[in-house]
Amino acid sequence: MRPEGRTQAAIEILDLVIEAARDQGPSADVIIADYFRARRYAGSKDRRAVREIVYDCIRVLGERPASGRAAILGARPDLTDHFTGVGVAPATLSPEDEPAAPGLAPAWIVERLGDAADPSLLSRAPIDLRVNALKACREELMGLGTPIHDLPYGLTGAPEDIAQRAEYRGGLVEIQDSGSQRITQMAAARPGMTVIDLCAGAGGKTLALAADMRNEGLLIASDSDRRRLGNVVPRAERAGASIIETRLLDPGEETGALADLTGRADLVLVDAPCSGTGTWRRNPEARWRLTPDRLSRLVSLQERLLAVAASLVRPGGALVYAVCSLLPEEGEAQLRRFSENGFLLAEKKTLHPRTDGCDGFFIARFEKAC
Ligand SMILES: C[S@@+](CC[C@H](N)C(=O)[O-])C[C@H]1O[C@@H](n2cnc3c(N)ncnc32)[C@H](O)[C@@H]1O
Repeated sequence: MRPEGRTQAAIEILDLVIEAARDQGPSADVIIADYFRARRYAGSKDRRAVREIVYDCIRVLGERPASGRAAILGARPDLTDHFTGVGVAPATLSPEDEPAAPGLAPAWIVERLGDAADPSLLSRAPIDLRVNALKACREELMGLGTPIHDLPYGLTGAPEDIAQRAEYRGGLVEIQDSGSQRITQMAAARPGMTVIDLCAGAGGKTLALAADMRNEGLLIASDSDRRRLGNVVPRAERAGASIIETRLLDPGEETGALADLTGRADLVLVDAPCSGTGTWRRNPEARWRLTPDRLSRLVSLQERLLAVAASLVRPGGALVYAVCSLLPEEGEAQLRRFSENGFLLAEKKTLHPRTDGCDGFFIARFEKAC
């Protein structure tokens, strides 16, 4: 592809990303993959170059831009020369072409983030690994990354092709941000426990819990998303985790599906659905998706899931709540509401890319009186 053709491809992809962000459609990664699947003539260098332009624009522009052209003009003015209208090049500039304004995020989100709003939220994230203690020890795998000093199974700076390596395919390591590893570290699951991972998704943290439990006890992975939960079984097989039982939940009917476990769990992890403001390093277009209305629906859902989780914990047991968000309404405010619930706050932590080198998280551990 000629450089002008690459710029036009980036404009077309950005148009799709902008539309998907407005309508809760697919992620930028999925859109880029689909775009090139339909254009096999584009070589790997073209794909890489176009992807870079697209992500440059997404990272630089805080507010959702009006169009792909506006995005390029605002974030990559060095490409304006390509707007010649010749062949595959973008159409020539017109008086209607208004460049999008650079910024960190939509103004209402920046305001709510307060001190947490800074450019590190959009920095490039390293690939972190969690060594699977069911199959390996960290010392054997030092070649894959640098040890993270206070995470006994953590490595950072893994190679880009890690998913193709034998160690990954054989389940010796999982790709997992070090912040996520700190959530299960705070959960402190132990062999023999009954543990519920209420919002297990595709099982990233479930697998870490199984390793901490040394495959002894009962570990329930539940979620309301059938597709995500469907990944847990094959992943568990690869990781050698044999104590996991999956349960698909009906939104609003969670308690019924878990009725046999009421008041019985030693530990319940609520890795709650959230705005994802802590994960912009990996999903920068997520900040174009969030609206005040969506945020308030998420806050209500988190509150409800916390109540479901509370009913499952046995006296003396623990509940760990985590969100990959730095917005106070999903963190401290939830904690204040929940503290009225007969649980005692044992520990809380805010992680920020600026200070902790991981995604942004809020994590709290509660303990139920005996
Ligand atoms: C932050 S993600 C969990 C990520 C997962 N724990 C991991 O480590 O990969 C939040 C999850 O909550 C799930 N969820 C949303 N509503 C739910 C509900 N009513 N009950 C259970 N899970 C729900 C979503 O499907 C999503 O998988």
